[in-house]
Amino acid sequence: MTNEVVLAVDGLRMRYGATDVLRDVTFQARQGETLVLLGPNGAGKTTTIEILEGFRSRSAGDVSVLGCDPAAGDERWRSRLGVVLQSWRDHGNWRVQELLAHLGTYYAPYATAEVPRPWDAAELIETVGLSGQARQKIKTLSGGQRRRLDVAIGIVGRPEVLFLDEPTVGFDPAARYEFHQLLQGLGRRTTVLLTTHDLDEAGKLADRILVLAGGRIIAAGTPTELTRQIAGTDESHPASLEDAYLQLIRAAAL
Ligand SMILES: Nc1ncnc2c1ncn2[C@@H]1O[C@H](COP(=O)(O)OP(=O)(O)OP(=O)(O)O)[C@@H](O)[C@H]1O
Repeated sequence: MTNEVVLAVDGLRMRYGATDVLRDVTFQARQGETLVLLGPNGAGKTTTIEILEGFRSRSAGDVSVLGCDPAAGDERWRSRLGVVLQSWRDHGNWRVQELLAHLGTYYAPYATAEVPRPWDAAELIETVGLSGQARQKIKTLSGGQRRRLDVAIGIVGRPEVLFLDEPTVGFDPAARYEFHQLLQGLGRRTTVLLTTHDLDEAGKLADRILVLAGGRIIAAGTPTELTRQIAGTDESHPASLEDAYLQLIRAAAL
């Protein structure tokens, strides 16, 4: 991790009609940091990610991603981001390797001396554990295999910022483990913003966790810091991240 701030969000607000789904959301991430967004269904996690990706216009507040306002991001800026959405459903008749090689061509003009773009399709397929499916049509992949492909699509351009919205839904335990290894191997150059409902995953991956509830950040800190907030309630049962999370969410709902 370096000290360079690559994500800066200040007073972000999102309003649909008369309802604020994000209110005064403020946080930063430094280069190489993995930030995990936790929160109940409807808390505003996907909305936050989509605003940072430039897919959704915000109602108010300042947002900067790699020094640029996502609302004004150009192709060069976009080429430095990786996005894993809740699911990739198109291109069912394409074969896995064919699609990744095709999407990779988009990033080639943005290769630099430090960042060779795109990631070689065959090597990437091996990395995400789809070697056996490289020539298979996408519509024939299982749910977990399709999710692995989603991850490959997200990283084919060797992104500097990677957004992952519930990336491991449908993964078997081995796939989940390999995915965690993959993320940890992306190194100090890649900043990651990830949503999950899996607290175990959050504890493993997060440098810092942001807990979002009712459109506000109600807690932020390392997994240990969050857990320590409620440690000591019962000596014989040390608090877990799950205990801390549930306590925070319940308190926020009062
Ligand atoms: N286009 C829209 N119009 C109106 N309301 C919306 C729209 N998109 C999202 N919302 C509302 O915004 C709130 C936040 O939704 P969001 O998808 O960001 O939550 P989330 O934290 O990602 O939830 P989940 O864990 O279920 O994926 C929800 O109450 C949702 O109904």
